[in-house]
Amino acid sequence: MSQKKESGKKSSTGISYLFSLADHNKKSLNIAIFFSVLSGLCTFVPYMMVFKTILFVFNQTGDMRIAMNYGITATIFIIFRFIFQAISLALTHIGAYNTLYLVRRRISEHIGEINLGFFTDNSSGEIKKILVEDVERIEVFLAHQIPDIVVAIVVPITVFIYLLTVSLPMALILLIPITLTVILQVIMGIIAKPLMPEMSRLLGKLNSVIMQLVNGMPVMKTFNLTADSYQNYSDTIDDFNVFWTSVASKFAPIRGICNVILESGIFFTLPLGGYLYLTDSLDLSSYIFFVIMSIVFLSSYSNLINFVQIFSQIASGIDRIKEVMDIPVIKSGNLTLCDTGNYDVNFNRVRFSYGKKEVLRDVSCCLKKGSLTAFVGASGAGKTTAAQLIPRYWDLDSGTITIDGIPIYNIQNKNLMDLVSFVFQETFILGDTVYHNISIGKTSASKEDIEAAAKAAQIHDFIMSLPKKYDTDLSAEGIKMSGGEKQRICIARAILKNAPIIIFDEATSFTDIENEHKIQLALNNLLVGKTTIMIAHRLHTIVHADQICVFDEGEIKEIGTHHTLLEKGGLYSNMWQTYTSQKEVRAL
Ligand SMILES: Nc1ncnc2c1ncn2[C@@H]1O[C@H](COP(=O)(O)OP(=O)(O)OP(=O)(O)O)[C@@H](O)[C@H]1O
Repeated sequence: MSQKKESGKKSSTGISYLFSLADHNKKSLNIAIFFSVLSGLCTFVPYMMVFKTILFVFNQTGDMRIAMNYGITATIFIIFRFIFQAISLALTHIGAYNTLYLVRRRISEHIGEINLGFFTDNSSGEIKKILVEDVERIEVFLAHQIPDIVVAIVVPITVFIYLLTVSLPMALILLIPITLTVILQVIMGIIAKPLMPEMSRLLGKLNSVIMQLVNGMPVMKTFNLTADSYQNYSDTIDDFNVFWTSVASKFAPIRGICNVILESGIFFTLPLGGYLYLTDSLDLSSYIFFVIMSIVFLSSYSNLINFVQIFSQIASGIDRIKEVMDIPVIKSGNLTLCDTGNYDVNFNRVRFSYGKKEVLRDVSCCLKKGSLTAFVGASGAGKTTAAQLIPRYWDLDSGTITIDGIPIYNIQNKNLMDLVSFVFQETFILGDTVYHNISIGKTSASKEDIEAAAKAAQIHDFIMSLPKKYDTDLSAEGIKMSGGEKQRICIARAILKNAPIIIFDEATSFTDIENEHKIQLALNNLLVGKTTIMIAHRLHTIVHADQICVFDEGEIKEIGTHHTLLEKGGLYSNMWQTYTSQKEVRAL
């Protein structure tokens, strides 16, 4: 995540941060942990009854009722174990889903308050990974793994304490395999720690390239390319493969040794128990009991080990969530511009860099209320960036941008968003009805207002041809829209929003005559009386602009009307000549 962050604030990380996010759900999670402890204790009791039964058999007291009582006690505790487990699971699921909801809501609210540039700086694959996968892992962890972890801790500890009361040396010898595996786990932890960031980087990249591959499939097919030919995709898969192979080769031997140690409990209890038995320091029943319990004890302990890996995975996911939550929100101003404002937009010596790369230098221009300003220039000259600075996609390095004489930083964020409409080149269509797609522009709009906006955007006839007209779900099977139709839906949104400042990023595609004519009509309806910036790629569309700002390498090199700039014979005039000669060639 490449946003500038506030430094110095040290706060909790990993699981403790997760619990701080869980907020009031901590209570149900804590109660769930309590029931897990009870369930773990109940797991142990049947083993105790087994021991007592062995003693009974060896002592041969002959009263079968005693053995029966042991059996009944074991059964009751097994039943209670499941009851407590069920209560615990129910509570962890309630706590987990509420936490999930809370975390997703908090992330969404937070990213709604940071610079909009966050979404252009970070690929949708990375953001999706955080919002979907990392958050989803919290559910698995809180709902399923916490109860399992608690049981995995409680059972070996209780069993061990009980074993201490039966035979001190026999219990203590079980600490040898435990100590060996702890040492091996610490070694694995040390090896794993530096690998975790790389693992999440590769996973994020993998998500991102898979999304690109899926989105770009139609284009790839037209070029007869396969997934193998998409170099970035195959490189990322290879990197991932190499990474996991190297991780596996590091961990497999250690993990193997751990498993062998944990499976060989009797290797320790058998000889020592035999010796103690032969020297009359241990009775036969206790000896047999220890041989059985060494297997139970070490296998319940091995469950605990499995959670070490899960812990580090969840912790790195939570750290990524924290990274997003730590991105500072943009400071909102407190002024609100009234509806009847002037809405002149002024750029005054604006400088802006992406990291160290300076892309705008001393940009100054004045956009009068109700006028149309075209931003033209070579690709990468800084046109889009300059326009995006108005609704605070990013904050300026220096200089000011004012609306009606008020610096944008002094205007309330919400008000600023209300003042500006962006019609992007890349259209965004929600998987929802036409009504909802247009009403993004103004959620309180009536159906009549929505239809009026669609009519003004020249898209009403198309909508009426859809199976359910305005109620058609645009993501439904069989609904196909052209690029021009999608763009006119976006224009309808902007018409409905009726913001006084419009930024229109002209699409270079969808250039058929009919569509271009319809878009022009739609724009005539959208732009009337508005302060407009048109980022233009096809110069014939802006010859009537009130002013044209010619961008070159991050600076505005020329400002004027089409005619004055042609007369000047400078940069714009050259661009125009190149453009018209290309058009003539295309027309041939
Ligand atoms: N999010 C970003 N992070 C880093 N650099 C960026 C980002 N967006 C744009 N740039 C760089 O900033 C420079 C200006 O880009 P910008 O998109 O503003 O140019 P443009 O004139 O609008 O180009 P085009 O006509 O191709 O859309 C380019 O060099 C571009 O690579």
